[in-house]
Amino acid sequence: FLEKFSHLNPIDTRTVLPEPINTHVNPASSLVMHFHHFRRTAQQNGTARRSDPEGGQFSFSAEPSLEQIRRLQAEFTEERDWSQFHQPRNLLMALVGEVGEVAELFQWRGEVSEGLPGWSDSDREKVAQELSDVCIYLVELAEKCRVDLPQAVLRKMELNRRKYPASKVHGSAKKYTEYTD
Ligand SMILES: Nc1ccn([C@H]2C[C@H](O)[C@@H](COP(=O)(O)OP(=O)(O)OP(=O)(O)O)O2)c(=O)n1
Repeated sequence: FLEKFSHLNPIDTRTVLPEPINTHVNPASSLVMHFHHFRRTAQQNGTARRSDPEGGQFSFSAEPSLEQIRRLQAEFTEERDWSQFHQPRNLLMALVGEVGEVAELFQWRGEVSEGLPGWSDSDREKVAQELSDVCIYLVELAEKCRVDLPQAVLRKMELNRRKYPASKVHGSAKKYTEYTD
């Protein structure tokens, strides 16, 4: 994926896509092109994984990146003149609502193991859809809060590593405030 765009300046995230998606409405939408490209790639990558959904091996597709998701959603909202509704607080409400929808899929099931063994394809697809809604709103909320989410995640993980040194907390789920030394 990176090689494909190696002629572009790797520091400028706006150049990740071959044609930048503009914030204004674009009738011959490059979004559609990228959307189908992403979907195709996801389907190809997904086939191998879906053959054993409960198996141990799993990884995400490399694309779309969070920046690409941000742009796809920006174009989706621009095309519908919905930006007027997508202020930070509204996005937060929408995000929390979608988290609730994920919770609804798990409620009354008792403990669920990794890989969701025994779940139907239709229920698995519902989980994928609701988690996607969460992701879409989270990315847009981060954008509206001017949080560069991928970099913020790296910074936060470094903080987490320092707060919970592996040597100290190995095998324990205690909160950092519970350690006495
Ligand atoms: N004002 C809106 C409405 C929808 N969406 C997008 C982002 C979410 O990915 C998805 C949410 O759509 P719905 O509110 O229809 O919620 P669901 O898809 O979860 O439908 P339902 O609530 O029927 O399960 O659509 C958006 O960006 N802005």
